[in-house]
Amino acid sequence: MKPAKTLPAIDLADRAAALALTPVSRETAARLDRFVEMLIARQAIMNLMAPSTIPTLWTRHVADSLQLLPLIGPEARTFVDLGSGGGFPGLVLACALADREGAAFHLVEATQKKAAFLRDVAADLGLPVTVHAERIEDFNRKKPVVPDITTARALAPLPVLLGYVYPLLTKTGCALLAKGQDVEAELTQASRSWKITADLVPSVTSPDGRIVVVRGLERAR
Ligand SMILES: C[S@@+](CC[C@H](N)C(=O)[O-])C[C@H]1O[C@@H](n2cnc3c(N)ncnc32)[C@H](O)[C@@H]1O
Repeated sequence: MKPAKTLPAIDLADRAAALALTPVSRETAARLDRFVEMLIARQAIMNLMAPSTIPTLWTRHVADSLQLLPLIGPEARTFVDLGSGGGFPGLVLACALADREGAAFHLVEATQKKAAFLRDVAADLGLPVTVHAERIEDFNRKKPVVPDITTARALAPLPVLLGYVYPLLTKTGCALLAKGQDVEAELTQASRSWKITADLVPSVTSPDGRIVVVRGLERAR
């Protein structure tokens, strides 16, 4: 058997910085601590995030996911996270909104080992999470739920991403898409195929980052 890798330690100052950026309840912080503990343990045997980001994973990944919370209305109950990977932002949001009555999170992740990890965390923490271990294209064909909120982070360029989001968007729902510095160029390219109604919200964790809040989407003629 291959020996487990030695991983860099979590920086407690980074955790404090993340929770200062995006304050959460004590219960949520405890759930996030356990999620991070499981993430680090599993990272020793599989790649759930870029190894260079581990020491700052609280600001880099957890806070980056938590910053979506203020964009989620109090009535939202059904969530779909596309390409969840190690659980960003889907599992983080599930940790934060676990106590919301009727909340249901659907995480779509094609890589079976990552999906197994997401299931393990959800079971350990008793989160209202269903993991769909399949491709987004197959999930969308079946469309087992109608989400109030669809999320995606680091998944695909906007022209592709909007194709994933389109079948899930309703008149009252929206999509929260975390994007980096290329967002303007991606929007220009996407607008050739899509009529997009969206707001751009600056990221609190990255100076070049934006959250694209998509409220309406039609295919351009
Ligand atoms: C770069 S990772 C990002 C993971 C996570 N959202 C994050 O921000 O850390 C993209 C993830 O999406 C998954 N993925 C990519 N294309 C997919 C598809 N068509 N259907 C389902 N999962 C997909 C990959 O397996 C991978 O775990």
